[in-house]
Parts: sequence; structure tokens; C-alpha cells
Amino acid sequence: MSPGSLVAGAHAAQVWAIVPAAGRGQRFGGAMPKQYVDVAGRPLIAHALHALLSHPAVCGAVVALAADDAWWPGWSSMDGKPLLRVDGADSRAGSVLAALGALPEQVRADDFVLVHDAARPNLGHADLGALLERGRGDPVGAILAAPVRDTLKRAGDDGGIDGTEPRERLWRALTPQLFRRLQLTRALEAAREAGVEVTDEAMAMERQGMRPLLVEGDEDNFKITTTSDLARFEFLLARRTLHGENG
Ligand SMILES: Nc1ccn([C@@H]2O[C@H](COP(=O)(O)OP(=O)(O)OP(=O)(O)O)[C@@H](O)[C@H]2O)c(=O)n1
Ligand SMILES: C[C@](O)(CO)[C@H](O)COP(=O)(O)O
Repeated sequence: MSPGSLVAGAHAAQVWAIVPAAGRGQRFGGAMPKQYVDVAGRPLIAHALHALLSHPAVCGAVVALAADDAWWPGWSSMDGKPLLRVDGADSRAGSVLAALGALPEQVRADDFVLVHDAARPNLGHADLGALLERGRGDPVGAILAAPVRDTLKRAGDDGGIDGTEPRERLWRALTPQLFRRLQLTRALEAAREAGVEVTDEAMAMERQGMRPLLVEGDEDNFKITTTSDLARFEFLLARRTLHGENG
């Protein structure tokens, strides 16, 4: 089925996803970018893409890859949905902007799009469904996030504690983040023109005076940043398999 026909049906109740995957994984280290490290027989990026594309409300994805990415398996679809590739940029925000520009033209300016890190392989359908339901009802959009549950310390140059930061109403931003195509594009472009490197899509929207909704998500939807995160994901996958939960 061509992306166009899938997208034609997308206007009814489906959204496209954007997956920034052009990073180098420097904090992870290793010979290959972390998004291609094998976990349970498939690359990490495949777990993140499957989590999105196996959900009935997602109709396709645009993946932003490094221009010199030699690891991408060349998939053009997954779970029966189209998978489009675009060259990313030297920042996550730039990669997201590139992918926004590569969405099929049938994705309208006011259509919602999801942005999800390739480095977050453990997104659950319950969280994705909650984000879509709550976010599409919001005038701006929404993000998955988790309340801070630890005491936060500010470190001094000498490694000692300079102080304790109040944690009331502090949340950790996760992904996916859900915004309208044109609003997000304009917000990211404005941040770029101002020379501000936004670390997530919500920050770009906030700079425009908008207040995206926080939707509480599962702590298990963590980002694979270092090798210890990978071990945690492998454990969760093994537990899911043991309990017969679908992968
Ligand atoms: N120029 C960039 C940088 C990051 N990303 C993507 O944004 C997501 C979150 O970024 P992060 O976890 O920081 O990945 P890396 O940038 O690869 O990690 P590092 O900072 O350790 O190099 C990842 O899926 C990464 O591939 C991207 O698409 N383009
Ligand atoms: C988008 C994000 O995952 C939300 O927490 C985070 O900002 C990505 O940061 P990174 O340094 O690009 O991994």
C-alpha cells in the first residue's frame, strides 16, 4: 500500500511519527551508533519503531539518519506501515526539523505528529494511547513525562554539594511528544534563528509562549544513553518474554 493511500486514511484517526536517529551515541561509546546495537535479535531502533508502528493510531514514520549512516538496514516499511528516510542534522532539533519537512505532503499543517527518540525502545501502547487521547484534546499538544521522585542536588566544581533543588512540580520529559506539524516546525525554526539549541520539542513550543500538556508516562520508557541503560532494557525484555507479554 503506498504511503499516499495510507496517509489518505490518516486524516481520519491516524498520525505520522518522526524518529530522530542521526546521533552518534558518544556517551554510549562502542563501534556502532547505539541505535543499531543488537537487543534480542534486532537493532535498538527496531524496538522503538515497532513500538510506534504496531499501534493502530500510527500510520507511518519518517526516520532522520546521519547522512553517512552505514548501518540502516534499508527498511521501507515495518508492521505494514511506510517508513521514510531523511538525512538528519548535527543537532537533534535539526534532525526533527528535517523529518518534519520530509513528511508526506498529505500530512496537513494542523495535523498532529509524534516525535519519538530512536533511543527509547520501551514505549508501551498504553502510554502512547494516553498521549494521543490527551494530547489531541489539547490546543497545543502534549508530552509523556515522569515526575521527579529523587532529591536533586546541585554540584559544586569540587564535586561537593552546593545545595538541594526544590523538586516540587519538576518532571522529566520523555518521548513521544505530540504537536501539530506547522506549529512545531515554526517553533523549531524560531529557536534555530535565535541560536537556541532546544533539547526537546516542548522547549521550542514553550519559547513561543505555549504550554504543552504533561501526560504521566511509565518510568520504563527511559532513553538508552549509556551501556547501563542497555542492560536495564535487556532485563525488561526478558521479563516481558517470561510473562508472555507481546514484544
Ligand atoms: N544530531 C542528532 C542527535 C541526536 N539525534 C537523536 O536524538 C535522540 C536522543 O539523542 P541522544 O540520546 O542524545 O543520542 P545521541 O546524540 O546519539 O547520544 P550522545 O549525546 O551520547 O552522542 C537519539 O535517538 C538520537 O539518535 C538525532 O537524530 N540527531
Ligand atoms: C528529547 C529528550 O529525550 C527528552 O528528555 C531529551 O531531551 C534528549 O536529550 P539528548 O541529550 O538529545 O539525549
